[in-house]
Amino acid sequence: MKEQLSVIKIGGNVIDDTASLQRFLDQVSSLNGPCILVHGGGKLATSLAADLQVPQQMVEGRRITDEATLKIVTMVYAGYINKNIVALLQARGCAALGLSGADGNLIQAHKRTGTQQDYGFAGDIDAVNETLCTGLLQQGYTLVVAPITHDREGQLLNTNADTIAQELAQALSRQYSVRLIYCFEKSGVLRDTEDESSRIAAINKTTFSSLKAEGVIYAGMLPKLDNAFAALDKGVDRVVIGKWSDLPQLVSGQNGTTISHE
Ligand SMILES: Nc1ncnc2c1ncn2[C@@H]1O[C@H](COP(=O)(O)OP(=O)(O)O)[C@@H](O)[C@H]1O
Ligand SMILES: CC(=O)N[C@@H](CCC(=O)OP(=O)(O)O)C(=O)O
Repeated sequence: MKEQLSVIKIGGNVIDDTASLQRFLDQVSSLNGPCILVHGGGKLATSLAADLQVPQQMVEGRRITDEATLKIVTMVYAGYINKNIVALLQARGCAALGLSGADGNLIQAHKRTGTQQDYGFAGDIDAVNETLCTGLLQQGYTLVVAPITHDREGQLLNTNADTIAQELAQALSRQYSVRLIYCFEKSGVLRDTEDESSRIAAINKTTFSSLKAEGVIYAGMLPKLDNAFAALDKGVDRVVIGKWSDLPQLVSGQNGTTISHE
C-alpha cells in the first residue's frame, strides 16, 4: 500500500493575517505523515506593487507579470513569505525546508505563450522533480514551496500557486497516495459566497457545470476547481477545498467540499 502524502495549498488572504497564519501552521506542524505546503501570496504582492506604484492586472486568475512585477513577486513569494513560513514551522519543531521551483530544479516551466493575451513572465509547468521531492520527504522534511518557477535557461517565472499544488500532487501520486487540500478563508465551495452555512459538501463534474452556469462559482474558484478535477484525472486520491482553520477535518474528509469524479 502506498504511503499517504498531504499536499496543502494556503492562499494569500490567510498568509496576510499573522494570527491566522500562526494558527494554521500550528495545525500543519501537528499533522502525521509527509507533507508539502504550497503557499500563495497574491494579496501581499498586490499591496507592495501599489506601494511601489507598479500597476497590476489579473486575467483569468493569472497575474500579468512584467519585469518590475517579476522582481516584486520573487521577493515576496520566494523571499519574505517562504522564509517566514519556514521559520514559523521550525519554531514549532517541524523540519521545514523552503524551496522555489528553481531550487534543485524542483519545477521547470515555460513562459506562457500561444494565447492572445501576453502574460509576460507567467510560467506554465512542464516538469516536476519527483526524485528531489521524494528524497527530501523521506529525510523527514516538510517542503514549503513558493509559486516561482524557472525555465532552466536562467529565467524565473511566476506561476499560480493552485496549479503548483496540483502539479506536485499529481506527480507524486505515482509514489504516494496523495490528498490535495486547498485551504482558503471560506468553509468550502458555497452556494452563496456571503453565507458560510451554504457549504456544498461534494461537487462532481456535472454539478460543477451547472453551478458555473448558475453563476454560483466564479472568479478565483473557477481555476481552483479546474485544477482540482485535473488532479483527480491524473491520479490524486482525494481533493478537498475548505477553511484553513478546519485543516484536521479537511484532511480526514469530514469538512469542506470534496471534489469527486462521479
Ligand atoms: N461558490 C464559491 N464559494 C466560495 N468562494 C467562491 C465561490 N465562487 C467564487 N468564489 C471566490 O473565490 C475566492 C477563492 O479563490 P482565490 O482568491 O483564488 O483563492 P486563494 O485565497 O486560495 O488564492 C473566494 O475568496 C471567493 O471570493
Ligand atoms: C501567474 C500568477 O498569477 N501567479 C500568482 C502566484 C501567487 C498566487 O497564486 O497566490 P494566491 O494563492 O494567494 O492567489 C500571482 O502572482 O498572483
